[in-house]
Amino acid sequence: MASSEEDGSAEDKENNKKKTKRPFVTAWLTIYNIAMTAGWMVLAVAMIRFYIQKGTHKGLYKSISRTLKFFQTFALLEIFHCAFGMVRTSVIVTGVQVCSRIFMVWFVTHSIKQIQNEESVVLFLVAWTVTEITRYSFYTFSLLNHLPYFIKWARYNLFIVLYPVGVAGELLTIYAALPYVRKSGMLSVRLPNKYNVSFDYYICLIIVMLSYIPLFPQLFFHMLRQRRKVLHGEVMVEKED
Ligand SMILES: CCCCCCCCCCCCC/C=C/C(=O)SCCNC(=O)CCNC(=O)[C@H](O)C(C)(C)COP(=O)(O)OP(=O)(O)OC[C@H]1O[C@@H](n2cnc3c(N)ncnc32)[C@H](O)[C@@H]1OP(=O)(O)O
Repeated sequence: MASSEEDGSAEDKENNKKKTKRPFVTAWLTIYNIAMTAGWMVLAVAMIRFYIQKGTHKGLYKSISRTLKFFQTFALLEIFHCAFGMVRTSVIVTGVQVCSRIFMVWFVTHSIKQIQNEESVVLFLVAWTVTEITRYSFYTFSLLNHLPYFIKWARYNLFIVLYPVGVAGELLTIYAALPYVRKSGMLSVRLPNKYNVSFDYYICLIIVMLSYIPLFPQLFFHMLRQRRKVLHGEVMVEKED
């Protein structure tokens, strides 16, 4: 059984390992997170300005879609960040999170134009934007070792509301798209064909909606665990003092 000093040194080693990233990794992640914070802030300002000028959400998605597609697609890099050990995050959790966003942006709102003005699109856009500004600024300030408490608080508390709101917006948007997909048969392959393969995008959307049932709780409880680790861990240190 190791002594408390050895335990202490092992704990110190773990903390040091956690804190010390390779310099070029820190530099890249800092640049990446600053760029993503700025991108989502540009999106937030554009949405606010659109609504102030037009007084309606009709046309909002079209006005910000290029910025949204760029920065949400750029987030695919985060799967590589995990896979190459640049950050301490589960590849699976990040993969599900990023893929769900990419699916919504490219295979729902970009592909099915009829639903772009649904109120549910605004619901998930607002949830995503507030979340990502908070998340990327949290990572930025963490890397710079100057993390304001309100950003840490926001990072590990806002998701409790924003996750359900965003998921509701996504599911309502997919549900609104179903009639258009069924009528048009878009992105589907019917039999008979030379490959003898069929694909029904309408069924695919229903399967994706059902997949939220097992997958969303995994993400939400992951965030609750991160919240307990980061906030509860801080409280534990204060009690010991
Ligand atoms: C083919 C079809 C696919 C369809 C799939 C459908 C599935 C549908 C089910 C899922 C539905 C989800 C829908 C999503 C909706 C929304 O997002 S609504 C808006 C609200 N959302 C959120 O609040 C979630 C935001 N996302 C995240 O927080 C992350 O993506 C996460 C992966 C879910 C959790 O992040 P994670 O990194 O695991 O936690 P943290 O505590 O923040 O970080 C852990 C450590 O990793 C470090 N780190 C991570 N990234 C970076 C980075 N870019 N730069 C620097 N550091 C990073 C972080 O600092 C932590 O480090 P340590 O302190 O050392 O632990």
